[in-house]
Amino acid sequence: MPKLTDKILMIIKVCAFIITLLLMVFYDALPKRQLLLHPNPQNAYVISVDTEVGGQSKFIWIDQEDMSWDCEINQGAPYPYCGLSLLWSEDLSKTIDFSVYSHLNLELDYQGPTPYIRIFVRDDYPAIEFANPIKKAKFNNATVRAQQGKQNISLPLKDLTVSEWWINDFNVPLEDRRPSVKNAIALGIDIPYPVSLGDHKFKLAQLELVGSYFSKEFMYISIIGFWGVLLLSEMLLSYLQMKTRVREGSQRLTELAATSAKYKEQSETDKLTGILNRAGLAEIVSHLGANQLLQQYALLVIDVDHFKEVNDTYGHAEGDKILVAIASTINQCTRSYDVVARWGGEEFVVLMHCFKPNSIFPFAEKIRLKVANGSFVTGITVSIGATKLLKTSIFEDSFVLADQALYQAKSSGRNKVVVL
Ligand SMILES: Nc1nc2c(ncn2[C@@H]2O[C@H](COP(=O)(O)OP(=O)(O)OP(=O)(O)O)[C@@H](O)[C@H]2O)c(=O)[nH]1
Repeated sequence: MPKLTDKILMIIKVCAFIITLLLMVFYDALPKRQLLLHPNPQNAYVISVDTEVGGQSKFIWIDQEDMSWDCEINQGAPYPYCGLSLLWSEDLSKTIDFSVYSHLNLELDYQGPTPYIRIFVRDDYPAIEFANPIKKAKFNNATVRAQQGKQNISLPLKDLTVSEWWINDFNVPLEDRRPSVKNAIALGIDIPYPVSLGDHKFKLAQLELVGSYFSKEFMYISIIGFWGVLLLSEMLLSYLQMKTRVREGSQRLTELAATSAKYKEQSETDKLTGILNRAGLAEIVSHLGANQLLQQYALLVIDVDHFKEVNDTYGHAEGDKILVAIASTINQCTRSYDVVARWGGEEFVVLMHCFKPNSIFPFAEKIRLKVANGSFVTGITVSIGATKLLKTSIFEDSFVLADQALYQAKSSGRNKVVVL
């Protein structure tokens, strides 16, 4: 069952994939940024004609309301010129940032001899000291092919270049010679060099700036960036999830191992006395047998004498306490490498670590005496049957032998040790 975070991530990925696909396929159909420059009643105009420099050309309004004019270019000035510029405000206080647009679209009606028309954008250039702010503004220009009659012109703004004459006239430093249209104060239309003499009739129906809200490059970089971040987050998330799972898993394993060790210990421990029970002893015997170590031990079977009478006299609960005390007494007599277990009822077993058979009797006697002289209720004694475990003998056979020794100890008066 997927987690909530995985589901959310999957939904985000599907949505992001659909948006990516739609953006890439329908980028051109996205709404465009548009600015209508003409018609606009707030616009002002500046006429430039070569009579300023002694030429013979003429600018005639055909219909100013309708934005139609006639440039009659005549021989006279060394470089005859005639053109019209649109300003967004009379005092040039208003500038327009053309750089956020990609194209300049014109609806133009032209009649005349020139094959090309020049379009220029004057960008405010405060660095130059010059009285006329339009004349000193940076001259970004491009020529477009002119047809006779009505035409729609779409000029990519990246095609604009800065005129040589402007650079030379104002001695513009190298770093300022690149086109810039961030603070456009005017847009003009005239005839490029070499000028065709004669009548040039213009009618400007519409002029607008268009562009996308964001460029294709920006879109691709954003998409790549977004997917990069998304995939990295996903990797980070799965790494963290994996880490949590591994931590939970190892925690669970530790718990299971602790529980299992606890159950194993419980299953091998005698509840009453806290020493090994028969299963615990069997485990150790099997381990020692598997490692050929049993022959390093002697087997002692210890049985409490007349324990039935003890129970009958003092009660079962008191009998229990005595069994616990006897187990503790046996433990005190043994060393760390001996094994003490309760075989069942009032019977105990000791695996005594010994190499010399003649050390068995004194060890068993020590236990017998300690019980007999112990601070129990008077008269508690034990009988002990013992035998040395041999390389050739199996444990069960040795147990039978030790049991026979115990029987002899009991039948010869109890509170005795017999080693066979
Ligand atoms: N209190 C108590 N008594 C137990 C426990 N296990 C066994 N017994 C008693 O130990 C007694 C053993 O009695 P018997 O087998 O007749 O042996 P005995 O009376 O010790 O006599 P001998 O072994 O012949 O000396 C029985 O009365 C059992 O009920 C125990 O866990 N607690």
